[in-house]
Amino acid sequence: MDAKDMGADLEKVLITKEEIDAKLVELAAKIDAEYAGKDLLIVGVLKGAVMVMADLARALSTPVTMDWMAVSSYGAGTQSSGVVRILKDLDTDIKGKHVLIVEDIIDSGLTLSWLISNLGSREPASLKVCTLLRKPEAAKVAIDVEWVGFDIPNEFVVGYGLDYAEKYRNLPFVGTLAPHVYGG
Ligand SMILES: O=P(O)(O)OC[C@H]1O[C@H](OP(=O)(O)OP(=O)(O)O)[C@H](O)[C@@H]1O
Ligand code: HPA
Ligand SMILES: [Mg+2]
Repeated sequence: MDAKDMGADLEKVLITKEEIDAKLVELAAKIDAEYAGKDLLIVGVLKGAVMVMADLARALSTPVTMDWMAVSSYGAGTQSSGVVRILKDLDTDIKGKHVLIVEDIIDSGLTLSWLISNLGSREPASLKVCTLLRKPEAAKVAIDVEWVGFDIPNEFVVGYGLDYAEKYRNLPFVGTLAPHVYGG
């Protein structure tokens, strides 16, 4: 299937590329203000946050270093298993550093709450979170998030890094899938 030919699998576009771009510029200005004069390490959560990391980092004026962590709790399905596995740890020691976790989505919150306690135990100078998307109705744990791009309804979404069974990550917008894709 061609990337531009995924239209038949989509139900609707929820957030356009233009809306994402504008939101990231807005978030970057706030993050710049928060970390002025400080060294900032941004940590992207693979694989979903690749697009947000790449675009947010370029919208920031603050010089940053970047590191990546790969965790997975969804596998091929649309429900979090609740079991978070580290597939790749950070390359750097974050002790004493200002760390900003960058996520594509907070759904149940299970991934991030696990990540915050894992990274928090490494004694960073500060630990904050920026996420492009959040589903308030899906939260199973409360998480303190500094910067949220969009609160969205409790529907499974794809695009802009987000996958269903590893597909649709390269769509430039966020949308929902037609029921037939799930076998419905
Ligand atoms: O709030 P939660 O319910 O925990 O869901 C959010 C997490 O789930 C997705 O990752 P996934 O496990 O699908 O890995 P991926 O980024 O490689 O697709 C997403 O990128 C978040 O990291
Ligand atoms: O809605 C979603 N879509 C894709 N991946 C996800 N991981 C958590 N929630 C989602
Ligand atoms: Mg996924």
